[in-house]
Amino acid sequence: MLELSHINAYYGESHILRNVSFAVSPGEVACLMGRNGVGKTTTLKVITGLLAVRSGNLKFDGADVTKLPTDRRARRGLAYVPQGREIIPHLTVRENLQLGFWARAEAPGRGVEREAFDEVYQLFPKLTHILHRPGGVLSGGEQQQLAIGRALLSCPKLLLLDEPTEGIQPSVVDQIEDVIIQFKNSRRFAILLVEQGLHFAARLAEKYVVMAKGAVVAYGRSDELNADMVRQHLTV
Ligand SMILES: Nc1ncnc2c1ncn2[C@@H]1O[C@H](COP(=O)(O)OP(=O)(O)OP(=O)(O)O)[C@@H](O)[C@H]1O
Repeated sequence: MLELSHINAYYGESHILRNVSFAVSPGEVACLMGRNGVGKTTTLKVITGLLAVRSGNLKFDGADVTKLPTDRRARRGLAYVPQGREIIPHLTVRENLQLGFWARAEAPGRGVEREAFDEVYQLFPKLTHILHRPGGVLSGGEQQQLAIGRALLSCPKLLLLDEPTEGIQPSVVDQIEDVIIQFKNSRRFAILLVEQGLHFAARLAEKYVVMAKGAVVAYGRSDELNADMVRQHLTV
């Protein structure tokens, strides 16, 4: 589904990603981990095309997308929920969700829209009470639910989630975890999740990728995460 091979990326002359390689299979949940500033968000930006690579190769859904612009990657089924959530503040909750639906690769058949929105409302019932509120006034937890709902409406093949539980109250954290578990069980799309907490990765992900100083330092199945590696590279 997604394959990064020997990716090197820079901000100006600062060499940030160093020879990053890893893969995510269809329907798989993978967790990208590491301490602050190691390059996790930069990796997601490279995958979405927001940051160009200096060298290396990126494949998505069987095609080489290394040079494809961000909007074309989105149309192919790449959905991104960034750390700042990027809700459009002056659009209502309903309108923000609509943007996700319009980003679909194929024109959906009749009846699909209603069904797709109902699914989001079932996952995040809170949204149904605030559909006409401007996105900019929502709490962090509401914005995160909206951002995930919007991404789901785009019918992704791969969902990128950047620290979806950061700065959110515990009850909403639980709800977001439950939703990710439901996504995982449905196997409708793959998920690449950035999380610093070990608990999240161990509980939700099948695969882990640990980064340090812009490079991948450990990569494997989550049930094989070992204590030494965790102590060395992660905040527990
Ligand atoms: N726009 C930018 N211009 C220059 N340097 C940047 C920019 N964005 C990030 N960096 C630097 O790139 C490095 C990697 O940052 P990145 O945001 O990818 O880390 P991260 O692992 O996602 O960290 P965090 O967990 O804090 O979000 C850091 O040293 C950061 O200071």
